[in-house]
Amino acid sequence: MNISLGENQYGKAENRVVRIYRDTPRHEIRDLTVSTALRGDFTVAHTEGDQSPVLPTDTQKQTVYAFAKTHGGGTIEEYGIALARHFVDDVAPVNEARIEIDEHAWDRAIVDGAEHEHAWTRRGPDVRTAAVTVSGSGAAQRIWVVGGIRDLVLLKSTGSEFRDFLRDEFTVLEPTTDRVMATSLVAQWRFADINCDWDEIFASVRRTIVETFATHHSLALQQTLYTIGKNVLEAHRELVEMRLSAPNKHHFLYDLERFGIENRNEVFHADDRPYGLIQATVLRDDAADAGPAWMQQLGWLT
Ligand SMILES: O=c1[nH]c(=O)c2[nH]c(=O)[nH]c2[nH]1
Repeated sequence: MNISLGENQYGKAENRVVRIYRDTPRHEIRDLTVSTALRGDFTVAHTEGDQSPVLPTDTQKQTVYAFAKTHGGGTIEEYGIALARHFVDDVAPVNEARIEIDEHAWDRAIVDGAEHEHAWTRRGPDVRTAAVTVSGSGAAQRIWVVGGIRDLVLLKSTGSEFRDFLRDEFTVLEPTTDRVMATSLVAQWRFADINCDWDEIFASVRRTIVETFATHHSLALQQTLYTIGKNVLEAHRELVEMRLSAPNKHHFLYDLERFGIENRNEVFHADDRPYGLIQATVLRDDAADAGPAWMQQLGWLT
């Protein structure tokens, strides 16, 4: 019987990086969570315990902080590309690098009606994300960028139905033509190339998601996800694929009849679990091969 090493990668997960720009009295802040993963031939490290090809995860962490000073000024997509390229181009055993970045946004504190220069309040809960994969060297080098958003909490109090579904002997769910629909959306979008206005596209995609959720009359969360993906891809030629994951945050009508009180879709019990989990990929027919674009670090084994 022969046993061999399969796919592997290693890196430093969730480096918490806060970069302050303080060259003028009005400071700026970038608050990031950065994860690195390196891929290549690290067989001997696993089979022999030979660490000679292994750039320590501690070094990866130090690089993340060093690059925060030198390359952290732009978008998370640009910072991710710079980091991933560095590992692939400058660290011999590495032939592929994956950088995942979350950006935690801050709003300026308002003091006496004016924006404060060096105090903020955390915006959210939604978080902008980027995942960059750089593979190969020289002219054959390829770069995949996936932008995204997570924890985008959405709720609509009408304009959502769920009826005419398949039934069997275990089905007790009542159909509804008017329900609360709520989710905490994770959406990621794959770029066709790396010459984009990353900030502009992020703002526009986020706006399209929110507007679609609000205005689309939904027959199911599945239909909402597909419509979001379709609208985003139709509006953004730079994008070829969108992946969406949406927990159905159930809002159950609370039984007030027991107290002789009428409940006309007014009082709900917001349940946190279990939740339906609806996931979909929406893509162009002519989308180029995704390569390792979706091969993530975090959650690889979860
Ligand atoms: O939008 C929905 N999709 C489902 O698949 C489903 N299943 C369920 O019980 N409620 C819902 N809602």
